[in-house]
Amino acid sequence: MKQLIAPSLLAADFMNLQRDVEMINQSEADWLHLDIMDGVFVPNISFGFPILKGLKKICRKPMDVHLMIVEPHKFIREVAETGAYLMNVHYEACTHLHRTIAGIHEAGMKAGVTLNPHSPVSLLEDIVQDVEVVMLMSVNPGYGGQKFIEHTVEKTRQLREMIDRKGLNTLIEIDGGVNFETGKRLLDAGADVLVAGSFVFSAADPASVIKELKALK
Ligand SMILES: O=C(CO)[C@@H](O)[C@H](O)COP(=O)(O)O
Repeated sequence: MKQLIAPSLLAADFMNLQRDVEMINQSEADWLHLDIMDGVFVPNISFGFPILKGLKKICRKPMDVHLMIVEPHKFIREVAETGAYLMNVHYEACTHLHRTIAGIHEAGMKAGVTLNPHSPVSLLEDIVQDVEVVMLMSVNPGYGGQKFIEHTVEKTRQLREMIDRKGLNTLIEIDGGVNFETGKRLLDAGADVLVAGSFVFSAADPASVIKELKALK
């Protein structure tokens, strides 16, 4: 399968959101990645559901919503109402992860489970079969523009082995510090979806960076 590219809106120009979303619409991007933060699960606050509802009107790519919040199960309905394609929740934020995933599916969305850098892939043994996507954080969540955590390449290999061993189609998504160099190594290790924020939006020609990420493998 050709890799999917999901630019992260966190690195866009918030004073020119419509322009940047239009650039994504016209580009070869597969998904639009949207980071919701609550200042509790992560030490930062980004944007919330009113912004997502506005984006729904102009965004023509499937919306990949990454909830960096405590108790994400309380917001399944709100996320579904934004028209999101995928709702990603953190393993570390869910006491009853299996129930939360069932709720996401009942609301009509694909479900993703995300692991922080310190959480081992082995935690997923009894849940990987229930989600469409596993996302590995390759930076500590909360901020864009951070340095890629090298161990993520090994974790990607471990997760690929687990998914293949179980005969699943679960997608492996990687988020943080993605550029041409880290992206290539992640794809070689078995990643399917690359999230890229600052690398895309700080470029003079973001659409051509997306095109090159799409051509990495
Ligand atoms: O979830 C997050 C940050 O918490 C990411 O989605 C970032 O937005 C990725 O940014 P870059 O590392 O690509 O700048």
